[in-house]
Order: sequence, then structure tokens, then C-alpha cells
Amino acid sequence: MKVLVTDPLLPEGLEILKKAGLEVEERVGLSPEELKEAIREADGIIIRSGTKLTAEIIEAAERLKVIARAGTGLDNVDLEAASRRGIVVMNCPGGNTNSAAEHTLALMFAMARNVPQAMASLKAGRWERKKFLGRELMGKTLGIIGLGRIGSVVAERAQGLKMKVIAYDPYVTPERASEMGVELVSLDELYARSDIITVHVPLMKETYHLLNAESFAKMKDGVLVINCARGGIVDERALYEAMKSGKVAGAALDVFEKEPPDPDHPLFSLENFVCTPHLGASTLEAQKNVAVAAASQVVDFLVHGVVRNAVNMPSVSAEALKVLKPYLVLAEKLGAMQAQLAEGPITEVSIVYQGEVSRLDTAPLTMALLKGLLSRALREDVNYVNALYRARERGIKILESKTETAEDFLNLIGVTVKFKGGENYLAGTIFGKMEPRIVRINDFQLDALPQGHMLYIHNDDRPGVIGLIGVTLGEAGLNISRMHVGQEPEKRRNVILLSVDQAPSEEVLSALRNLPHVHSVKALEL
Ligand SMILES: NC(=O)C1=CN([C@@H]2O[C@H](COP(=O)(O)OP(=O)(O)OC[C@H]3O[C@@H](n4cnc5c(N)ncnc54)[C@H](O)[C@@H]3O)[C@@H](O)[C@H]2O)C=CC1
Ligand SMILES: O=C(O)CCC(=O)C(=O)O
Repeated sequence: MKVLVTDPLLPEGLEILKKAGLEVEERVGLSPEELKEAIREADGIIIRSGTKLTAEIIEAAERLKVIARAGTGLDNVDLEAASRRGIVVMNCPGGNTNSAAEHTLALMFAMARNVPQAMASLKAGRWERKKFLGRELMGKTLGIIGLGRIGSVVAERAQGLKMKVIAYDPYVTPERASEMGVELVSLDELYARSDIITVHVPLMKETYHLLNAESFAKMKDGVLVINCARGGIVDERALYEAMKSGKVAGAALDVFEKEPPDPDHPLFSLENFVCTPHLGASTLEAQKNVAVAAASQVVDFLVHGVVRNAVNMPSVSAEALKVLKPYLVLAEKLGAMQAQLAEGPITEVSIVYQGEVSRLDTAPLTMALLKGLLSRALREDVNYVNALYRARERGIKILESKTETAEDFLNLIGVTVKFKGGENYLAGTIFGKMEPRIVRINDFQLDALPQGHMLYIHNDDRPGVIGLIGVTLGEAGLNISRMHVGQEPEKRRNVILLSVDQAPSEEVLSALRNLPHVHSVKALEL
């Protein structure tokens, strides 16, 4: 398998890929057209912020299974396009957190003490001590927007500088913030009280131009603003105006809406503007961390099937995978069987996890079940990543619940699938040898191994019917390897699930259907 690396990645990461037997193609600085060509044959791709994976480029990838971001932000990847194609997208959260937080502090100090401007002036032969009068950070209020990994580290370090830290993050509880010694406030209060404001949110629809003309107007006169998160969170035009008017006394950007920015960017003309070319994560330590993490995650996924830090499917560690594996097999079989039993377009899937299995992380099991269901129903490439997406796309309602008890079993997965014109209920369990068993088909109780070519037959519970079925199959040269009979005594009806050694032909199916007392015959492939 081939892994394409399109941004600089330290050798420590490349070595991990090669050692695992993966072919590595390093192609840094590709144009979109070149990237479209290079990605065609890749099974995996590792990127940083320099590569933009648009829907068009993702569509061109014929074999791609995984996109790994050696870093945090995934705003340069079209997640929806990747999910639709069933490609796992993963990042390396945490690997560059400390570096990004330290760079934020570097920008804050640089701005407060005019370090870059003073250095440029001195190097130009001037000695301007009066001009570069700075300000202390101690006692000042730092407003952090986004109290996640990086925001939290910035908060902790700023407290060490004896700053008062306030924050706005709608997804963090006041209790969690107060454990960090941070006061959680509204966005407007943060604007009104902060001497310095720093953003640490991801770039999304909701955070695009979060800092705009309106927000600058609400800030203290002479505020300092930092963006070491992502270009686009700060409206650069509005920032320029706010700096020109003196409302914002200084700003520091590590990231830009367009990278690299045009050389005549208006902000570059302002002396109180400090900037770096997206260096937040550019330390030896952070780059080692993310290179090793991204490469290991790609190897784990492509070679061992283990998913870590995926943003578009549930992650499963190697330990969890061991426990989940038999249930994944059972769930996929249940889905596949339901798809083959359904007699019309599927409208609803309702899954009940019962007993021991209800205590596991069942999200991957639901994906497996949907994968089994949709691969049959849609006859297209469905995997763990796009199964849920494809189901929703088709308007299939998915319900999931858990109960501690499992009838007579230790564990049970029950699935009701509704389709136009009816519904079917199937239940399966995992027995001692970790083998999947189907134990219920609608009202019938049975104990069947769902595997290979099978026949699902409804017949009257009369002497001789099973014999006739056996003879018909024998005459067609089909060997019965297993037979499970379930009974519905009140209606004197049987359900038979047979395992045969090869797929039955249409003639055999029709011969079976024509037997007396046989009501229906379905061939299943599990
Ligand atoms: N300059 C650089 O080189 C680097 C930049 N980054 C950027 O920093 C961003 C943050 O990274 P982490 O702290 O690791 O992410 P994180 O996911 O740990 O934290 C993000 C925080 O933002 C909060 N948030 C989301 N929407 C919000 C909103 N509308 N208002 C306020 N808060 C909101 C979330 O609740 C979360 O606590 C990344 O998405 C990336 O774009 C990350 C690493 C390096
Ligand atoms: O890849 C880089 O150097 C940038 C890091 C970054 O922006 C991120 O991890 O979100």
C-alpha cells in the first residue's frame, strides 16, 4: 500500500511508515492539479496545513482509505466529501498543543514589548528607546476565546505570569473552568473586560469572522489581539480598520485567511502589527510528536485495522477491538441478513443492545450493522465511515437503545428493520467460542451460525416436508452442512435455516418453492 506525504514530515514519521512495509511517496508543494494526479493511487495521505484536500481532489482518489493530519486543525480537508467516500479522517490532537500555546505567549510578549519593531529599528541603525515604551502583562486581564487544549495551556501559563484569566467557551462548564482558575464569561463580557484577547477555536462556519467590526467596537480601547489558531477567525479588513482608528493598539497573527498572504496585505503597513508565517506548531518537539503520531495512526489503520483519533468515525483502540471483534462480526451479519430479508425499501432500523454488549462502546457496532445492511441493499461501497452517512442520505431512521438484561442470554443484539410493507426482527448473540449465532427470526427461536450460502424457508410443520427439501437439494448436487429448524407450534409452521456448500441456482430455488407445504424460499449470502 502507498502513503502519499504532501507536507514536510520529519524522518521519524517516514521511518515508521517504511518499517511497516508501506511505500512512501514524498511530494511536497504540489499544485492542485498535480495533487489530483498523485492522490489517485494512494491508500493513505499525510498532510499538514499546506495541503488543501477539496471535494474535487478527494473524488479523484481511487484507493484512498485514510487522511491523516499531522497536526490539529482539519479546516483544510473537506470532511463531508471524505465521509461520503468512506475515507477515515484523523488528526493528532495534543502533539502540538504546547508549542502553539508557547507561540501564543511569544506573540503576546512580542506585542507588549514591541520586540520585532524594536529589533528592526535597531538593525536599521537607530536607537529608539523612547519610541518603544511597552506594557507589563502582570495584572492584566487575558480573554481566551476557546478553552480547549491550547486555550487551557495558555490560561495556565498566563496565570504563572500573574495575569487574570477570563474565558468564553460555550462547551466548557463553569466547574471545569474554575478548576483551572479561569472565570467563564459571556463573549460580550470578555470583550468589555479584556486587555488582551486571544482566540483558540477551530475555524468553522460558526467561528468564521468571529472577531469582526462589531466585536472590535465592543472591546476596551487599546486592546491587544492575538490569533494563533486559524486564519479567517479574525476579519482582517475589520482588524486593519480597528488598528488604524487606535481602538486596537496591537495585533499579532500567526495565521491568515489566505496563506501565504499577499505581500501588500494592508496589515503589513502597520507598525503595531506583529506576525509570523504559521509557526505555532513549528518546533522540533511538536513536529516529532505529530510526525510519529500521524505515521503510527496510518500504520495502525492500514496494516492492523485499528482506528485512532478519527473525526468521522468512532475510534477503537487495539484492546477495545479485541473485545468488540466478535460483536462486530455478528452486527454486520445481522445487517446483511436483514437486508436480504427486507421486501421493500428500508425506512427504519432499530437496534437494542442487551446484556454484556450494552456495556461496551456500541457506536462501532451500529456502524458495522449499517455497513452489512447497506452493502447489500445499495450494492455500493459502504464502510464504517460512510455507513451512517449513507443511511441518513436515504432517509433511514436509526434508533439505538441499551438494556442491562438479555432474556436467556448473556448478550444479545436485537434488530428490527422496517421496510415499505413490513418489518423483520432478528436477534443474535455471541456464544462461548466467540462465534456469532442467530437466535431469533421474528417469532422463531433458533440457534444458527450465520455463514456462507444459506436458505431461509417457511413451510408447514408436516411429516416429510424436510425430507423433500433434502432430496431436492441432493438431486441438484447441493450438500447441506447445517440445518436449523425453528417452530411456531400454534400455526403449525416451521422456519428452516439451511447452510449449503454452494449458492443455489434459480432452478433449485424454484423447485423448492414448488414443493408441497413450502410457502417461501429465500437464498441468503452471509
Ligand atoms: N497556529 C498553529 O500552528 C496551530 C493552530 N491550531 C489551531 O488551534 C485550534 C484549537 O486547537 P485545540 O485547542 O487543540 O482544539 P480543541 O478542540 O481542544 O479546543 C477548541 C475549543 O474551542 C471551543 N469552541 C468551539 N466553538 C467555539 C465557539 N464558537 N466559541 C468559543 N469556543 C468554541 C471548543 O469547545 C473547544 O474547547 C485548532 O483547531 C487549530 O485550528 C492548532 C495547532 C497549531
Ligand atoms: O502543520 C502545521 O505546522 C500547522 C499546525 C496547525 O495549524 C494545526 O495543527 O492545526
